[in-house]
Amino acid sequence: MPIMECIVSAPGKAILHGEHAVVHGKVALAVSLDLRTYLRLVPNSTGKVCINLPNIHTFLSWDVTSLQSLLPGHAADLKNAKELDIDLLPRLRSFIGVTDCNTDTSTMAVLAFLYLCLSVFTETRELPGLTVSVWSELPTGAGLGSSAAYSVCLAAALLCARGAITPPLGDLEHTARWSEEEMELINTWAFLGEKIIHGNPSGVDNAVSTWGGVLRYRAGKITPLSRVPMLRILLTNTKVPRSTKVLVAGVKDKIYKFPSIMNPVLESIDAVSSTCQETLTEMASESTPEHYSVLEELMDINQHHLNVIGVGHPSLDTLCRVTLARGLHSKLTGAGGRGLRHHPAQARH
Ligand SMILES: Nc1ncnc2c1ncn2[C@@H]1O[C@H](COP(=O)(O)OP(=O)(O)OP(=O)(O)O)[C@@H](O)[C@H]1O
Ligand SMILES: C[C@@](O)(CCO)CC(=O)[O-]
Ligand SMILES: [Mg+2]
Repeated sequence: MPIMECIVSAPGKAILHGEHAVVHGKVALAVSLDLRTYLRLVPNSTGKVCINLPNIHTFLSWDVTSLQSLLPGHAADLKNAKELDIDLLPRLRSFIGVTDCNTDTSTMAVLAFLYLCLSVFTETRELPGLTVSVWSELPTGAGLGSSAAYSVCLAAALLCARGAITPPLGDLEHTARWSEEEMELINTWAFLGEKIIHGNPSGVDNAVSTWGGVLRYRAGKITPLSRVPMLRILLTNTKVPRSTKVLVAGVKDKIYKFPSIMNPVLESIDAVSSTCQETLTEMASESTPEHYSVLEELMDINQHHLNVIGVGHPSLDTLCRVTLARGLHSKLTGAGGRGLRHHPAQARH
């Protein structure tokens, strides 16, 4: 089947409450942002698979024939691709010449691309020549879900090229909509992309990037929140580099080391998310100054909790102090930061 050119985009997100706790089955509230990642996929007749990632200065190509030899022996069940193929990842690592220790931005982006590309096309046994270019308005590694938006774009475009979902826009259409089933398929494959980049993601980031809007997420269950007030959120990027993978693993270690201390903190974060959800629902009918002060207190409480679980950073402490002096209550959003490899952005109502 000939491959069609396609252009797709997906939004980044801000987590209002529940980051990290959501990895351990607690509630998170997430909202999509007006900052997007874009992807263009075009077929080519050069016999190469090419990836252009200008944001991270990565431009690579491989012969289709050499990639073809890496195709998994068994075809992935497109609709039930829940777990990573643990044999394919090491094969890909050795193909691109990196070890398990290489977790830099470019390596992770290339691995996610090649993994999704090969797995989606396994069943056809024939990999087409194609060029994929991805560019983004989102800062990379700043807590705004750049990895999820990247994975969602890859999943949507590759599934489309494979003919597993309908093309995003017909010739005579101005707007397009994928069916619920197609959206779920995109989300399933984006989650695998996140697993490659993150290690142990909860799935909240790819869910909000796939569906947009505001949603509550708990243990894989996505509940869109339709009645929420218009919120103005100030995002600040501290520009301190860090990796979500490293931070998520650090929290897991801390819970393992101090279960009786950390589990109640996660429970409390869960309660913060639920209280925030109730407050937002009430505000949709009528907002009062008391509602805003509850939202502010919840921000402060959660920022302290995030410090306790070890994902704070001195730059965030400074930011919270500076913004509070101007009446703004801040918390980190996304993975946070600590040690040499951190970051984040701040959110405030
Ligand atoms: N525009 C992009 N081009 C290529 N790769 C990207 C792009 N944006 C993100 N990535 C990939 O995602 C990784 C960053 O993901 P990471 O989860 O660490 O941060 P984030 O998603 O921005 O923040 P958070 O997960 O806290 O919301 C990069 O290392 C890179 O592999
Ligand atoms: C830190 C985390 O909770 C949010 C990252 O945006 C990780 C995850 O949910 O996968
Ligand atoms: Mg991420």
